[in-house]
Amino acid sequence: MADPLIIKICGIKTPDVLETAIAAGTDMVGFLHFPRSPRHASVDTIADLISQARGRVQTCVVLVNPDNSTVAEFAALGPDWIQLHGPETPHRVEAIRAEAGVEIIKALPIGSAEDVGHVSDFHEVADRLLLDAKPPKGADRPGGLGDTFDWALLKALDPSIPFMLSGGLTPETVADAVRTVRPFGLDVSSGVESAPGVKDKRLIEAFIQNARAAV
Ligand SMILES: O=C(O)c1ccccc1N[C@@H]1O[C@H](COP(=O)(O)O)[C@@H](O)[C@H]1O
Repeated sequence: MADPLIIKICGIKTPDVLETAIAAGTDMVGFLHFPRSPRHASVDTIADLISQARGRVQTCVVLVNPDNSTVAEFAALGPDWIQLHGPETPHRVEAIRAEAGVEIIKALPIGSAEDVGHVSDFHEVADRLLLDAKPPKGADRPGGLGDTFDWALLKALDPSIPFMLSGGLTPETVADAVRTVRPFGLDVSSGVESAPGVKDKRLIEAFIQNARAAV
């Protein structure tokens, strides 16, 4: 039997959307703390959402290049994961992992063969890798833009490196992504929204259903 596909619905900022994602069968939920994002949630909101989800699904706080005090502040909330979605180096990821005492997802931007070549630098220092579309120059945030990348680039990746896939996935494209790329997990944010930052129940349900049916 194939391993179960791990699905993460990211950018949740309200209790009702959290309940929708759990009822729809997600494995993980992500809460984003990055003020420039339409999915930004405050420390207090994230604390409440983690409490609501605890013991039901895995929780992940998404941070961008956090300093030590920010890492400590969010680690103290007791998430299962911290996702680093900025330009953190392998050395910095290793330091944050040691400091936080929380498992780390490192998001890596993919836009070229050179980017694929850097993935192995992070294999040993993070607990999971998330391959995402590289944002265009001048973008105001490093993720959540709904952009996909050329999945064919991943043919050059060392096949012994497991990864989750994100970047512009939608209910329409997710089955193709699962069959073509064969990631062990998926992460989606804007593809299950009706407007930036506004999650849509039917899109969340369709995404999870279509992803699981493709395994
Ligand atoms: O969603 C954002 O605004 C965001 C801001 C800063 C860092 C990461 C962000 N989003 C993450 O990017 C991936 C892919 O998102 P999408 O499905 O292409 O919209 C996902 O992990 C988001 O949580």
